[in-house]
This record gives sequence, C-alpha cells and structure tokens, in this order.
Amino acid sequence: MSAVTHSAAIPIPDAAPLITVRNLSFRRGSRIIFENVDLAIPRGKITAIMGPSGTGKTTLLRLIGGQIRPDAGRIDVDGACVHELGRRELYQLRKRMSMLFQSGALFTDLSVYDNVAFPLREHTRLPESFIRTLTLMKLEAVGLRGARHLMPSELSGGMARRAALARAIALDPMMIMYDEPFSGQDPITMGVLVKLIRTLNDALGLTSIIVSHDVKETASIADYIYLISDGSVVDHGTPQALEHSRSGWVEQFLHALPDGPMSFHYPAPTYAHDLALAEGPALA
Ligand SMILES: Nc1ncnc2c1ncn2[C@@H]1O[C@H](COP(=O)(O)OP(=O)(O)OP(=O)(O)O)[C@@H](O)[C@H]1O
Repeated sequence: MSAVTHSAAIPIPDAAPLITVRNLSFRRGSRIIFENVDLAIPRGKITAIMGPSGTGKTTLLRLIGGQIRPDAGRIDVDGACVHELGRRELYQLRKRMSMLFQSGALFTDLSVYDNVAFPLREHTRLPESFIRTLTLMKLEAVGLRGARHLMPSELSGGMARRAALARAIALDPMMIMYDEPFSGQDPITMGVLVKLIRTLNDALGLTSIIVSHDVKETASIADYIYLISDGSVVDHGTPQALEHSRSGWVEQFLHALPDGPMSFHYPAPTYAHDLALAEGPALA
C-alpha cells in the first residue's frame, strides 16, 4: 500500500460511506493542521483514526461534529454538508452523532441510572415508564444494570466509561465517535471495552470512529484504519494490509519504534537561532 497523495481518490472500503471528507484544510493560527485531506468513513463499520500526538485527530472529530468549521473543503455526514447546516439542522444531526470523550464526563451528582436517562428526559417526551425500560436496556447492554444506583464517584474507571457509553447510546445514535476510549485503563478493562465497542457497533447497527494511541487494541477491532500525520493521510487500509505496509513511517507507528522517519521534535526554528535569541535583548 502506498502513501496517499493529497486529493487522491480514496478507495472506499466495502460499505458506502456515512461520512466523506473532501479537500479538508484547517489551520490553528499559522499552524496547518490539515491540508487537502480526503477520507471516507464507511457505514456500519469501525474506522480508526491514528497518528502521533498533536496531529489533529481530536480536531478531526470536532470538525465532523460541526463544533468547528473547516477553512476549506467539505465534510458530509449522512448526505448533509455539516458546516452548511443551520443551527437547528445541526442540532438535529448532532443528536444522531454521539461523541464519547476520554473523561467520560458523567454528571457527578446524578446516579448511573439518571446519567443514562438524562438524554432521554432531555430530548424526548416519553413517559417515565418508557424511559425506565430504555435506560435499563442500555445499562444491560454495557453490563451495568446492577450498578444503576451507584454514583459516578463509586465507579471504577472502566465502569465509568461503560456508563458513559450507555448514555451515549441512549438516543440510538447512527454513529459514535470515541476519543481515546482505552487510555489509562488496565489490560482487562481495555479488553472489555474493545469487545463492547465491537458488540454495540454490530448489534445496534452503528458506525464507529475511534481515535486512539492504543495501536494493539484499536487494530484488533477496527475494520479500517487511517493514519494521519503532518496535515495529511499518510496511509490507510485494513489492519491486516497496514501490518504488511512497507512504509517506514507506518512500521514505526504501528510497532512503536523509537527511531524512524517520524520526527521527535515539534516544528521549531533552528536550535542555533533560538540560542542566539536567548542571549539577545528580546528575552532579557
Ligand atoms: N483550541 C485550540 N486552539 C489552538 N490550538 C489548538 C486547539 N486545540 C488543539 N490545538 C492544536 O491543534 C493541534 C491538533 O490538536 P488535537 O488535539 O486535534 O491533536 P490530537 O492528534 O488529537 O492529539 P493527541 O493525540 O495528543 O490527543 C495541536 O497542535 C494542538 O496544540
């Protein structure tokens, strides 16, 4: 598999895409985060976005979720161009796109049950008896029906993630975006989360996007992987195809090798330049 050039036509894996990103460019100040990036997220699959720290993975999720706008290019989600939607339409779309952040962000003063029931109470007019049935179904799906009376402070890190996941599926979204779902968890908890993400994706007919540094866990459930770095897609393919990639960059990233083409330094002026400045009057 060869590295993808900017604007190259992307071969879509199996299913038709739920999300397409075309010619996406985005800057933070003078820093280019994305330049002419193309990618496609197939429906019903688990797609992983991986790459070095600070490369823009979370930013990409926020662009897809319409929280920030691209400088150029377009992002279509289920046929709608996200940044062309009006406020109300974007709100409706967002209800169908769950985003699960690393922190989980449970409401600390609500029980597990009330956390999961919260979006149903907030966004539907269902009677409480229906809400109870739906909430118990979501809690059962993540194995926490028996823990529904606990408060977030009484949960382990893994249980908190599962509770947040139950809340994220409360409104039956079409997709879930996971930002670092495994970080800080022990190997067994990671295994539980990996299995849960796969099971929920398939059982509920979801489309999942996972942003993660945990290569082994992510590669074990992803149907397709995009590797991004320095503003563009470096490579993409199934985990099996990427495993056999001849790219030194891909090999370095997937096998966590300390040496390789990936640069260790954040972009900076030359060292000599900085040292010279340090002696000059500007910083005195
Ligand atoms: N609100 C912001 N304002 C300015 N710069 C930002 C902001 N958010 C992120 N950045 C910068 O954008 C770049 C991409 O950040 P982002 O969080 O998307 O990276 P990431 O790939 O998710 O990183 P990590 O893997 O470490 O979580 C970084 O250089 C970061 O410093």
